[in-house]
Amino acid sequence: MFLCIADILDRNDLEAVVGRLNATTFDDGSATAGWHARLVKRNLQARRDEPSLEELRARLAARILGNPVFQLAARPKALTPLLLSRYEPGMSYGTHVDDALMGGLRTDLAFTLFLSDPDSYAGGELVIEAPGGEESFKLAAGSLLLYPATTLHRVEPVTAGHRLAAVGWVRSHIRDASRRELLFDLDTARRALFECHGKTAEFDLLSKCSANLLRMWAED
Ligand SMILES: O=C(O)CCC(=O)C(=O)O
Ligand SMILES: [Fe+2]
Repeated sequence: MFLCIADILDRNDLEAVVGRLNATTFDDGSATAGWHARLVKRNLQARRDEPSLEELRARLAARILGNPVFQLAARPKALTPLLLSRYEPGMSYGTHVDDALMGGLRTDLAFTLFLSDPDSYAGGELVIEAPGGEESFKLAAGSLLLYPATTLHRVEPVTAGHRLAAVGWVRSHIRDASRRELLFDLDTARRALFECHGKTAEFDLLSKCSANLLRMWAED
């Protein structure tokens, strides 16, 4: 399941984040890719050990983890530290699969939080290979794309302007993507039922199913 989640950041957040990143020094991003992804990774990244970016990363992680749709879709146990990336004209990230383990954390899901206005740069689409064909995403600034880390994907060359993004990975309590989707659908339907009819007997039964499936499948 690919999920676009709008408005992870509001205007204030976005201005502060982009302002801070525009004043940041970026290094060659290939150092943080696995050995094969490194061959096709041509972008820039903010230094991971830069103390002045700690607060920014914490703010972004708090906004992502604080989003109720992200919580329901990802069931996050932990996030990797966020990568803050910048693509200038000519930069791209060719087809790759993300490492399965990062710093000891299993990466079940990946996400890109788009930070640049899509009209301010050309190219830079995140393209994901799916059984039905390729899907291409270029979301509004402040919106996030959540997708299975199991996929082959790439970032198309940026041909004008620059593309800023925050990228990260999720270790989920629910390892299996189809189980995560089932729980997401059940919870979404249960909440919609509650909105229309309140806490009915049917709502209670769906809540019981949802809680007990989670008990059956959740990993620590
Ligand atoms: O910038 C993006 O949208 C995705 C980057 C990516 O695939 C990665 O860092 O592994
Ligand atoms: Fe990737």
